[in-house]
Amino acid sequence: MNSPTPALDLQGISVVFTSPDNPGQRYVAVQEASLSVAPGEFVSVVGPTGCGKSTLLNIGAGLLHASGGTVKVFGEPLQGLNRRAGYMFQADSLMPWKNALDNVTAGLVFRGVPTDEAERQGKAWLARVGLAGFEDRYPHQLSGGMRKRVSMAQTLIMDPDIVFMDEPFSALDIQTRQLMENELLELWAAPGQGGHGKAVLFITHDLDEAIALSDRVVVLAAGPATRPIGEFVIDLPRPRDVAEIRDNPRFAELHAAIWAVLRDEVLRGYEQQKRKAA
Ligand SMILES: Nc1ncnc2c1ncn2[C@@H]1O[C@H](COP(=O)(O)OP(=O)(O)OP(=O)(O)O)[C@@H](O)[C@H]1O
Repeated sequence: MNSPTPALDLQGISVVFTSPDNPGQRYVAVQEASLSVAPGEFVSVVGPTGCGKSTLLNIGAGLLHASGGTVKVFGEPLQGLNRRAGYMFQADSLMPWKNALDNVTAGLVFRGVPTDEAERQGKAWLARVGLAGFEDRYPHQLSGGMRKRVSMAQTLIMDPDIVFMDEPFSALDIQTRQLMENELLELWAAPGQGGHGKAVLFITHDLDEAIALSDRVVVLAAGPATRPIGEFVIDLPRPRDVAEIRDNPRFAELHAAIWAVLRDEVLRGYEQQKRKAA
């Protein structure tokens, strides 16, 4: 059987940054990196700090142009912004002057959906993320976890085929974080609720989080010139509870196998950061 056309296909990607103060100074952040995500697949990318995780995500999102290589989205070369994708970043993307409902519906309204239809969908999405009754609250009146729920609704209401997530939960306390991770998995798996069939590219520093959530974990080398150096299929059963799945003996095996590759890169990355700082 032929494998389906990938939702996202990065082939031979290289990214070279030039210093704005000194155009002769070049930094090869990514070199010959290939990575693809199938429709409906949940892929996490882990790697040492500063290795180029966000850079690769920005390439896939069309926010950054690669110096070399090709980017295809459902088989089509990517031009400009990736319009099949939604985003969730570490920092809140909420507009402080809009209440929760208006934040959630902003994308639909911008797309031209009539206000009452946008509000109907927005209320349904707020209820789906556990925030029924909070429609009128402004971001500063919500906890960190609630703001993340609003962000999640804001992203998924647009029904993207690909979701890019760059450490979306790293600022949360551990309990809230696990709740949010479980909610994300539920939404991702739920047919007809905006989650079914979505490809996810998830970036994290946290190997436990990557294993608990993903179908596949990709390890990037320490920079400069990062590229994937390991790929692991996470054959843990679904549905998963991210806290309970850690007790599965297979979780420990996968963790050990991935850490064996990641550990040296983390040490290398750490040494480079120290040299940069010296
Ligand atoms: N616009 C830019 N100009 C110059 N260098 C950049 C630029 N953006 C990123 N870099 C460099 O490219 C490398 C990769 O950065 P990137 O943010 O992708 O890493 P990361 O793995 O996501 O980092 P972290 O784990 O800290 O979030 C870093 O060394 C960074 O300093």
